[in-house]
Amino acid sequence: METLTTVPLPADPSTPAETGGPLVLALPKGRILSELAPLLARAGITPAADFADEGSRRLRFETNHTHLDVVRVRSFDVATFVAHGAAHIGVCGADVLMEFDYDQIYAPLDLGIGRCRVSVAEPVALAAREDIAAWSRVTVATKYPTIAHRHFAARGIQAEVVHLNGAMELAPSLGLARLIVDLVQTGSTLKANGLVETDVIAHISSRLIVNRTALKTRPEAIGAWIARFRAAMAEAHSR
Ligand SMILES: Nc1ncnc2c1ncn2[C@@H]1O[C@H](COP(=O)(O)OP(=O)(O)OP(=O)(O)O)[C@@H](O)[C@H]1O
Ligand SMILES: O=P(O)(O)OC[C@H]1O[C@H](OP(=O)(O)OP(=O)(O)O)[C@H](O)[C@@H]1O
Repeated sequence: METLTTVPLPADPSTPAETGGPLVLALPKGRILSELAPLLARAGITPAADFADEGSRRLRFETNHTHLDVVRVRSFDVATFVAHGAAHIGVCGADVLMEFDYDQIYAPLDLGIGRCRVSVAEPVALAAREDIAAWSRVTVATKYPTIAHRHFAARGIQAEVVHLNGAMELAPSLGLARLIVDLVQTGSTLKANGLVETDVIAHISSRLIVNRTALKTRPEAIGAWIARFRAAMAEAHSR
């Protein structure tokens, strides 16, 4: 098994301008970040002290490696930064990758954190009364319009999507949409809002992602970080 000690880090470039400057690792705020913290530590990445301070207004942080900076952005935006090459590496949920399907993103590693599923849910009473498979159209509240459209289209149902950024669970009871497509983990949010999960669209976990062009132009540095994360994962599983 590969261990951290056998995975050499890329040498610190003495002339960063020649290599394009420090690599930028984009990390999501919120729940993934708290699960990711031990993995970052095992990969040997220590961001500047105020990175962990939710009150800090700084968005870009140095790390203990002069050739690696981290930026803290919204989960959906991690993929956008990496797809456009503004960040070279990142961590985001497979739900975000499914929704945007960026061809510039390569996702070499499942980090096994942020486990949940993207599911269809509907009011308990509606589920008991009707089989939506017989419908030709449906209104759906979601922050995943592409996933929702694709899921229902494959079943011959035309989805009219109401795009929300949160609190999807309110939509059916307030008449905004019949169904929702959202993330489910324990199911407690659905239950607390009178909804039931009726279809699992995909199982989700967080991925290490890299920009394909950056991987071609800086293969040693980026390859070394992928190997480091892989070794950190293996080390975690061996405990
Ligand atoms: N309940 C959950 N259990 C496990 N993982 C989840 C859960 N909810 C979200 N995730 C994962 O974490 C990622 C970020 O979700 P989170 O709820 O932290 O951000 P958000 O509230 O959607 O983002 P923002 O605050 O930027 O709007 C999701 O894309 C998904 O991969
Ligand atoms: O099945 P559960 O364990 O209840 O988790 C599911 C909830 O988690 C996520 O919301 P989050 O807590 O991230 O809030 P937000 O989407 O409003 O930011 C998701 O959007 C669900 O609402």
